[in-house]
Amino acid sequence: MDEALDVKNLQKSYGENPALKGITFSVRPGVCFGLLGPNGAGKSTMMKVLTGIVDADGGSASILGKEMVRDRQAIREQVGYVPQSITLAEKLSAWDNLAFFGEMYRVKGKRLKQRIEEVLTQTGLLDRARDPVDTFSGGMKRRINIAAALLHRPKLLILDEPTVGIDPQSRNHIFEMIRSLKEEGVTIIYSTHYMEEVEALCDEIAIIDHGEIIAQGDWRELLGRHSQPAIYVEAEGFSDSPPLEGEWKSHRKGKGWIIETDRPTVAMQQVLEIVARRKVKIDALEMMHPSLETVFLSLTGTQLRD
Ligand SMILES: Nc1ncnc2c1ncn2[C@@H]1O[C@H](COP(=O)(O)OP(=O)(O)OP(=O)(O)O)[C@@H](O)[C@H]1O
Repeated sequence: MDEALDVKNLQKSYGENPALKGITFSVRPGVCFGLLGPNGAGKSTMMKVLTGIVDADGGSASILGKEMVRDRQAIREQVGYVPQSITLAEKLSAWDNLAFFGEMYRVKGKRLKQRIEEVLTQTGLLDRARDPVDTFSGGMKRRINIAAALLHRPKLLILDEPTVGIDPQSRNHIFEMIRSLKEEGVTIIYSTHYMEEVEALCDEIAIIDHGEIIAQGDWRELLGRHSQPAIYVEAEGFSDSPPLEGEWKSHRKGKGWIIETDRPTVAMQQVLEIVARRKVKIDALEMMHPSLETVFLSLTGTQLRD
């Protein structure tokens, strides 16, 4: 089968501000594809363009073999989209909200009833079906939003930062749902700024920053290719400048510094000597294991998040 998603040179600006600067990537059917990037990178804009909520200024995309603009209605029938903001009628029950979304997706009658029961079971909220949504936690509301996007059995599910601001129980539930949808063969596009989520869920990723894709592929390969070993140090008296200077490359992280090095033990030893000489307190000194955070740091010189 062709790619589930094939995006070519996609561009979108808001006035003078370019949000997507010619994005190209493709996604194979049946994978969970992570779109990883910091706030403002362009992830939501990308998803809105793919789902037809905003129009692109240039470029093209083929979604499940159909052309993004020309075949919009056919695409809508096969794609589920979970936006970042929760869009539910608070006074209505979970069931009634889903019935409303079902109509939108043209699921009707007996089939709608059956699908509502199924998606409520999938999201673990069947026992709350008749409760008004305003009695739900943020995480439960988010699960209903995901349930709504599944009513028409999409082949491609697009989720925009679905775990932001929700409780750990709902987060785990969402993870389990995504894993079982993937097992059923649904292709998933998952945007996040949490690298741990990408590592837990995704097969392949694209790292997006300032409207551009700066790396893509299997994330384990990216770790091998771009991750620079580093140490983290936090000590008194180093708020303005890093403990090691000169040949050492350092970046601020929280209250401390990340020092990139191929010789972590040598760097640690030197830090300890400096700290001992200055007689200051050391709060943290540790090796940083290769992660997508260090990949991002090595590619952009900045951190994914503080
Ligand atoms: N409706 C809009 N009008 C003007 N500028 C916008 C609009 N939506 C997004 N932008 C700008 O486009 C850029 C990309 O934003 P976008 O929301 O796509 O990023 P993101 O990676 O999804 O980040 P976040 O997680 O914060 O939503 C940002 O500079 C943002 O300020």
